[in-house]
Amino acid sequence: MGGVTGDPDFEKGNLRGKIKEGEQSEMAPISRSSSRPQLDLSGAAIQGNFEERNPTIILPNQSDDISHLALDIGGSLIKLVYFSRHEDRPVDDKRKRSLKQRLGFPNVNRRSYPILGGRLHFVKFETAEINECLDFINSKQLHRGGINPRGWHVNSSVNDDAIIKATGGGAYKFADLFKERLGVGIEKEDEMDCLVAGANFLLKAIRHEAFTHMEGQKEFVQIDQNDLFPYLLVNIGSGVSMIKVDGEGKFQRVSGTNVGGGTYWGLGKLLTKCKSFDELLELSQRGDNRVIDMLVGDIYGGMDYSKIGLSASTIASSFGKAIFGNKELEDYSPEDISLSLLRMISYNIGQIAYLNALRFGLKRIFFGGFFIRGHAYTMDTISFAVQFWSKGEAQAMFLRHEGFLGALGAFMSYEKHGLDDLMAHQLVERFPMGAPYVGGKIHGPPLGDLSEKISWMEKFLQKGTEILAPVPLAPLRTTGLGGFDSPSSKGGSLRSDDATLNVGVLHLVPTLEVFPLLADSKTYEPNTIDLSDHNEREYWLTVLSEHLPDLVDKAVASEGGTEDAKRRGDAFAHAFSAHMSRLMKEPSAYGKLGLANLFELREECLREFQFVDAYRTIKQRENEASLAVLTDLLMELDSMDEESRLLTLIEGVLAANIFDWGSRACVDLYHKGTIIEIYRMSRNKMQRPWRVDDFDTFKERMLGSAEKKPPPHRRALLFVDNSGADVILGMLPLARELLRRGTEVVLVANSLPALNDVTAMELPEIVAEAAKHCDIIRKAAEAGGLLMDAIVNIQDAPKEDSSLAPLMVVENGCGGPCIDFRQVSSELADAAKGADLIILEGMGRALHTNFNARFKCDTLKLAMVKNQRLAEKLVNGNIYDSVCRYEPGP
Ligand SMILES: CC(C)(COP(=O)(O)O)[C@@H](O)C(=O)NCCC(=O)O
Ligand SMILES: [Mn+2]
Repeated sequence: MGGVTGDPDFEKGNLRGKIKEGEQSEMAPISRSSSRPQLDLSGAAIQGNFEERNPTIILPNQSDDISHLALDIGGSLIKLVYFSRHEDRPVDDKRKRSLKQRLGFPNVNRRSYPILGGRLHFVKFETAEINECLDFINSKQLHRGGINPRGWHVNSSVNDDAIIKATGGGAYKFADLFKERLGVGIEKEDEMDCLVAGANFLLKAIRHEAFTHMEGQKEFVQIDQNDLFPYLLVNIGSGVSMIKVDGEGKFQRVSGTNVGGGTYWGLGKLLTKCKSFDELLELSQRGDNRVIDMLVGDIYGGMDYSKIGLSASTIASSFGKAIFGNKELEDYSPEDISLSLLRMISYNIGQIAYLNALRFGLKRIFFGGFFIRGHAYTMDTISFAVQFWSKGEAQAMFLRHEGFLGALGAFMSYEKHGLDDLMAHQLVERFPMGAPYVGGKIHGPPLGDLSEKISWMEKFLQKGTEILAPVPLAPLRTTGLGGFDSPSSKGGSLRSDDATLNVGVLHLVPTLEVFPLLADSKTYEPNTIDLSDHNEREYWLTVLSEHLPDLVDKAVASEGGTEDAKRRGDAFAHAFSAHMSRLMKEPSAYGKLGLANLFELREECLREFQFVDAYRTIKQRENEASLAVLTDLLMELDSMDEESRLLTLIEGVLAANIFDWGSRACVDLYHKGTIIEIYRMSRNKMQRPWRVDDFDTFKERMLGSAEKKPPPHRRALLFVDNSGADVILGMLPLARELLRRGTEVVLVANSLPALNDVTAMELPEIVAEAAKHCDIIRKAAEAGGLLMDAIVNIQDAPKEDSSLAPLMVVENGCGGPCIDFRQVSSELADAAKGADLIILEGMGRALHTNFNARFKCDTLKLAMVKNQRLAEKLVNGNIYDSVCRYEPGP
């Protein structure tokens, strides 16, 4: 990343942030037990230009994709779970270490083990096509990153005694085939053990895993990890097992029934001549069970039997109507038969499950197994039965990854893979690149490197209609065409196995934590707008869709506009459109959906196609223009009295928040003037009262009254937003004011680029440049270890004037324009511990998310509303209105 000025001295000054030759050891993570994969630093070299700020380090002897694999080989499907580690992001270790010392956390390497970061992938194949599965494993060399009984091996050759864990009948049936084709043995794991281990893992490690399903509505349930056991796990396969789970590895099969999925499929096949389970399920979509089932109303002349609480529409006897008249099988439609059968079996299972929960006093019942397959109607029927028999006391719950319980359990059964660590951390579900296209006739996302991904998108374009998952209406032919409308997919509310098993990739982000200053992390909901509302979802997806052409242009230009970049740009546009298309129809396809997730998805998709920073040039240009006028602004501020200065500073933040390349209206505005002209215009329009205006209360806390001067805040966390004027002319002068009053300031910025947001990596350069124009900033930045001279010998450095409040920078752990305070970087969590003031800036962080969030300390939310609809809905106002919301801590 280049400097902001082009000034050679300045550029030189920043060489200190680099990872230099001979410093490789700094990249080494904490020492790990030998049971974990080791980072092999031998032969490490820097790739490319030594002048780059954070060049990539190549570790030639390090297996690039340490992964391992477990399988559940069932009668119809093979489910495969594998783990791949993240590519390590270069870490500015020196700055981080100095920061931690300043924040008072001497154990500098705590939680910084990048190698443990990785992803859990979920893939399925049809058992009949087992060769495809073997090819997939082979192409990804998944069997080579496995372990042998003595621990990890990451060699390129396969050991004789290498094994992979598998469960399900096929683990026995296909063991020889695996040995023959891949040279690995299969270690069989008990199916029931795996099922329970898989369910426990999911319920503990993933936030939006369990959900209820009533009358077509899916609602996620927050499970308290400490209050999970005991529960009833009902696995509906061919037969049904009911398992009372009391803890890790502690369970008992308490009941079951021989009337299960096999019964539905077997009887259904005989009665309807259907060829497949999915076909049978699909038939039920269009059926009417009243034709065959005997209802209470049939017996009571159309009346309810209210005395015992039965409505006329209750099924009195499944298939009971067939007794009457002289209809033959052919006289009934396969659709009606299928539905009657489905209801008969689902009700029966729901009832037995509830009775068993009652018998053992279990509060929670989770249903899983191949019978359910995310089929909305099946889930509704089971839920209805549980609700009916429990008189509303109990609720049926389902698991998003239920198709992978066994495979996950087998995966968990590896002893020496450090999964205990994995469990201790958060798994964050992300949107897998292949997600919208996986399913139907194309199996699994065989997507590894970039070219694979691109050709997958291109293949999709050619074969578009053969893919059964929802896809954009019009095939996108040119770069950046938007659109997310869905064509007819596989019919109504039916979501078969194909869709359900098509779940997200779970990203393990070991450094993410709950923000300690959240008033109540259990009830915290980051998103302000509810995207489960159809209209809201349609509106925001349309907005994002309309942004797409412009974004693709920027992204392609940021990569030099090459042919390769254009190809990647096209692939990005298709992938993102397809995700939007799927989410329009199925909002909870990847877990609970909020606006923050949509914006983040867009950034994730860009990164998938290796667009590192689409707004790089724009950011640099705006930084330069803003730095050029910073001195004037600071002089103007310094000529004011305290009170007008504070007001001008807050006005300045609100006015400069107009520089937002994510807002359609603002981008249109930028064609009408220069950065400085727009900034001036925006500042001149800042008349109070603002739409939300708590300035007076904030001022009182800051300045007090003539009689009483309040103490300054100890430490302020300033969540900065956009590059250029926003951070340089808005937030930095506000930070300076706090510093000058003796408050420590931590600038909190994104870990990864998102739109034109400034990142934590870019901030030290900006601060260094600002420090040239301002002594307060310079001294504070030195004290905070932001200027390199101050970092070099931090331990030996003479103690500086202790009254001088430091200015620091931390990354927030995010790669989108919003912030979810349940997942922040450990650095930020550490910094938060001493903070008593939070300033959230910008629409993404203060309005779309966290507008209603409450914190344990004083909080100031500052943003300009740059969207008319949001302004109307949220603050009953208009576009370009300002929000200054101050909430004193308890
Ligand atoms: C992406 C954003 C949240 C960024 O806003 P910021 O946080 O920079 O103030 C915002 O630009 C936005 O909501 N844009 C979409 C709406 C629109 O184009 O009007
Ligand atoms: Mn922004």
